[in-house]
Amino acid sequence: MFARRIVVVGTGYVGLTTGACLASLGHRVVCSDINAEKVAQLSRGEVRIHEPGLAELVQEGIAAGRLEFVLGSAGAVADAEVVFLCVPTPMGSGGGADLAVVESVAREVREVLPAGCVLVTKSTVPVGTSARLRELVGRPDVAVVSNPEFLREGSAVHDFLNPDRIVVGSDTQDAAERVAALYARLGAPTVLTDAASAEMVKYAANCFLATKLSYVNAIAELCERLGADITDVTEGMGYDRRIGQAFLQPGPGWGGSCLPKDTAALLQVADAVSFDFPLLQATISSNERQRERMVDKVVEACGGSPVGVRIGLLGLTFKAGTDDLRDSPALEVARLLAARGAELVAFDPGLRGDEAELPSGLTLVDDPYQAAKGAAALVLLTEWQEFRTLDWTRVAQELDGPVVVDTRNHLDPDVLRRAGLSWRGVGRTPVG
Ligand SMILES: NC(=O)c1ccc[n+]([C@@H]2O[C@H](COP(=O)([O-])OP(=O)(O)OC[C@H]3O[C@@H](n4cnc5c(N)ncnc54)[C@H](O)[C@@H]3O)[C@@H](O)[C@H]2O)c1
Ligand SMILES: O=c1ccn([C@@H]2O[C@H](COP(=O)(O)OP(=O)(O)O[C@H]3O[C@H](CO)[C@@H](O)[C@H](O)[C@H]3O)[C@@H](O)[C@H]2O)c(=O)[nH]1
Repeated sequence: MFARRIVVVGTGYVGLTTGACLASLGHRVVCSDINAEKVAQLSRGEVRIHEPGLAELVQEGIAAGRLEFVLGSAGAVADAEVVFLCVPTPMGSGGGADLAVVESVAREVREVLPAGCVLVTKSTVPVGTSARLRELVGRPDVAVVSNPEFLREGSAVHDFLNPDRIVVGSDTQDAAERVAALYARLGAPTVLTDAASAEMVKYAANCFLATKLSYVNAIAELCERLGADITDVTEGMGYDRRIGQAFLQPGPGWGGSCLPKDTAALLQVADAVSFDFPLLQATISSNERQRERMVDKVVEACGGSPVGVRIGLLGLTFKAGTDDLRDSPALEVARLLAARGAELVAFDPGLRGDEAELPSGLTLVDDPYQAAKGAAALVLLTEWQEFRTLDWTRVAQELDGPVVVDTRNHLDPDVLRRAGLSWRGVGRTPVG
């Protein structure tokens, strides 16, 4: 496999990981972005997102002369063999994927793409987008390929370099094979298909994961009502290889930059072809209910009313191991509590304190004990490993009430009980 001249458009979680990892596989990569400050930082090897191993790969790529960062895409693509679009496709009004950025980049580069170049959508885009881009680009000498990305935030580099599979779809077989060849060294199973099917794989996978989680959260609620223990139930389910242990952890609802927008987008796509999809609709509405259910648990722990009550929060990001607050269930629970009049004090080890998205009525503090100080209840919302090993006797001394609501079943109830605290989890019998 010869090194390819690759351009990656967009240097977010997906684009930067893609660029740095492809450079580490030996390709020559130029990453472009419209954010001048980001381009300047990345050119100096400074990575501002929390992704293990990413800064090192970026610095190695720059030092080896295989990775560079530029402002704007038109200049970058002039001698590209493959151009990856890794730009945002956020939820638009009405729930569908907003393709404005994808299309604007396609317009920006269409006249300068060299003949024989392949334009690849790595952004998550609805079925039909490749066909639409082919028309928009209007160049018979430029192929369009769908190559959805499946990495998770917090383990982006690991996931990219150790993928469960590579999916490449195009109505131009030769172009699909050229894109698949870029990943040859990874030795992953590769699904070569048409563009529509590749686009569909991404939504089908994310919506399946979301449905699995909504199902588990519903079973957890049922366990609570029937006196069963969700931890034992999911362990018993997960040994069945057809089910598997992954994605069986109940929580405050699923969130993040992908599952919420992708479930909404598939629902909209289904609607557009008059396909009634009550299963996916229920997956989404159960998730909204799950967040409200967590709020009810917290309110109960505070004695029935949160008005003017100080509540400590542990974790705000949408899961542990990331600094991303996009569509975070923790943040939504915080917003709902603030709207009901609670005074919130939160600690999250992944946040720097300059985040714009924090709800009003919430104060971010520098350590977990400050979050507990004077609070009527403490609520764990994100499963950061370090929360397990807090000095729970000290936490109990700081708190003004005895209850810890653990929305992730992350803590050891016996440790809390020994510290004189009461533990309230999800789908499990309360302790203390
Ligand atoms: N975050 C994930 O875990 C993940 C995983 C798989 C797929 N995806 C999909 O990948 C796509 C990108 O997601 P992300 O999380 O990396 O987004 P992001 O918001 O982290 O990054 C997007 C980047 O694109 C840049 N950008 C915006 N407009 C641009 C333009 N016109 N030209 C050049 N650059 C531009 C932004 O400045 C930003 O750096 C989305 O479609 C998302 O659904 C995300
Ligand atoms: O057992 C579990 C697993 C996850 N979650 C929650 O589910 C959400 C999503 O988690 P995860 O899938 O790990 O996060 P992402 O990094 O958003 O990754 C998802 O979305 C990406 C963007 O499309 C895809 O590439 C990944 O394959 C897909 O897992 C988070 O709120 C998690 O806390 C649970 O509550 N219980």
